[in-house]
Amino acid sequence: MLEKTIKKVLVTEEEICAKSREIGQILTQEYKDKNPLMVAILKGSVPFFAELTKRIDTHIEMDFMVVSSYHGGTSSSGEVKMIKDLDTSVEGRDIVIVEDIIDTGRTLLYLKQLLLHRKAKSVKIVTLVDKPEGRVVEIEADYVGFSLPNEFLVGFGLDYDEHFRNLPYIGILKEEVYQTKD
Ligand SMILES: O=P(O)(O)OC[C@H]1O[C@H](OP(=O)(O)OP(=O)(O)O)[C@H](O)[C@@H]1O
Ligand SMILES: Nc1nc2[nH]cnc2c(=O)[nH]1
Repeated sequence: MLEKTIKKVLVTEEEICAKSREIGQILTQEYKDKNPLMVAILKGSVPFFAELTKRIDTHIEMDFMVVSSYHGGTSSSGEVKMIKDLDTSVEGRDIVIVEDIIDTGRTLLYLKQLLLHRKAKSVKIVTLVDKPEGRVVEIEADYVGFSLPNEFLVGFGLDYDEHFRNLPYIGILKEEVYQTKD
């Protein structure tokens, strides 16, 4: 079972659900009558996007983008690549980007600049996890679920080599998992 591979749970399922409800209520007030476009950045944001959007009690639309800056393992290539673009025009729209994590900040800086360049009316960022110690560019999220230390995290969308996204909590893997997979 997957639980045997986890050294430590940092954020429980209950904490994630409660936080999603809290941020959902704030977004409900902030975006009432604005019909924002909620943009999930695949694949990592899928569980949080599902949890958060059902807590927003006003009209929203949804779209999806795939960008990638990590190519396996635990290290970053530093380069952000667009793999799948939005289907929807963002011109004149209020946009809410939903992410699982901000680390170096490169992905979100790229995305925010791209959407503003396309004349979005506003671009706000919601992230489940922030790792502020990892930042190499200047960007902050407008809403942060949990600010966590600079360790490699898995679960609730966060993967190690595409595995562990389906864990219902956020944790750290035991060392032996890296030894067997590398
Ligand atoms: O702040 P940064 O250092 O740019 O890192 C954050 C990005 O890295 C992860 O995506 P990844 O490219 O691993 O794709 P995934 O969502 O499919 O796991 C995560 O989902 C963020 O998009
Ligand atoms: N899975 C995972 N992806 C990341 N991308 C940036 N930081 C992390 C992390 O801690 N875990």
